[in-house]
Amino acid sequence: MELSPNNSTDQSLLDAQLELWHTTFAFMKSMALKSAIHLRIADAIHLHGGAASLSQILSKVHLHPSRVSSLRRLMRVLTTTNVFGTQPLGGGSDDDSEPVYTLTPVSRLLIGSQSSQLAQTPLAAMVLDPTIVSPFSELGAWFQHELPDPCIFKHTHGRGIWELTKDDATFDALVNDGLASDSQLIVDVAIKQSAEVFQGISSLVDVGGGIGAAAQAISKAFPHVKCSVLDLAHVVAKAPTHTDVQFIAGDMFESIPPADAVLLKSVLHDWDHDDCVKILKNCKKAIPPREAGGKVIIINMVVGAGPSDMKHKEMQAIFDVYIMFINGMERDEQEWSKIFSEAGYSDYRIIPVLGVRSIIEVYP
Ligand SMILES: C[S@@+](CC[C@H](N)C(=O)[O-])C[C@H]1O[C@@H](n2cnc3c(N)ncnc32)[C@H](O)[C@@H]1O
Repeated sequence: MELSPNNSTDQSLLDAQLELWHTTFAFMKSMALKSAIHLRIADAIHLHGGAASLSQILSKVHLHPSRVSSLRRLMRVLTTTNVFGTQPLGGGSDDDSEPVYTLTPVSRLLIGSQSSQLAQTPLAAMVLDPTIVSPFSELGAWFQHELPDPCIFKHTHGRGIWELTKDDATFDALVNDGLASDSQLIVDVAIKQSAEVFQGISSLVDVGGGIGAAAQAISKAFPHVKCSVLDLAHVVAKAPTHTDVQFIAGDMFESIPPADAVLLKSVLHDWDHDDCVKILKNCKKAIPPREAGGKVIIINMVVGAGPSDMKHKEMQAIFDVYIMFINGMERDEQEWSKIFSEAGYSDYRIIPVLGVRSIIEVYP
């Protein structure tokens, strides 16, 4: 016999607690994902043709013998969060039937690593690294107090993020690879969804372009476009050498090499209003007038643009608070528009074809 609370106040209390628990324990979803990446469970299932029982997964992942029985519990979280699926087993009682785990569109993004065009494991590994996660414990205090440094990341680690990437090679690789994996996926979609953005230009400089994943994708799709990357010297030092893309060490706050178009992907949301204006003023000096094809191509969120379902809205809101850790922000159209006009641009066009993100073409 099923017992349930017999008064609606009790039921509402339980519902409220459940809702609260969902948010309180949401970090366990992230930690389960982090474990799955660490154990390379997606690869193990992939090696079994996309569907594998627990014992087949166990034959491919390295587990301490005492932890074997816990893997099923981890898989239960990963299936309820849609990272993996399960195949119903025909016959046998529930107790003795072994579930078969399958890849979902989500876990297909976890197969392989840098070698795979779509692999998103490096970005997840970056976001879930303690260096990035730990500053958020200070978020409440940051709202209340004048901290010695207004940047939560700097407050926690004693250095800004780009100073830390300079000093810590492991963290630098984590950031470079993480962002490169995102660039590979999103720039590929941008090229397919909005090829006209890259047509009609003969040169492009990717400012803050990291190790060049976006520039390489553009150069491959549009071989007539001469692509270069401007980034800090310690990042450029790690860039690939056998590529058509030219890497230039420099500081975007000082000067930007000339090109028909400047790409800024996941860069401006790292900076406050005034810094964005400074960067865009330098971009304007680097490009020809609008009539000659000059433009800045931004890939970032435009809060409120794109699909308006709850998942997209929630992700934009979460990302805006996430990027607070380095004093960055996600912006709505009005906020972007103010930056563009202060930096001396005449017009812009938002192309909301990248899910939670958009392409913005900005014209001098
Ligand atoms: C969030 S990452 C984006 C990387 C790349 N655009 C992507 O999305 O894959 C920001 C990049 O800006 C670079 N950066 C930071 N300060 C810079 C500066 N003053 N001049 C040039 N690049 C800078 C960082 O080294 C880093 O590669």
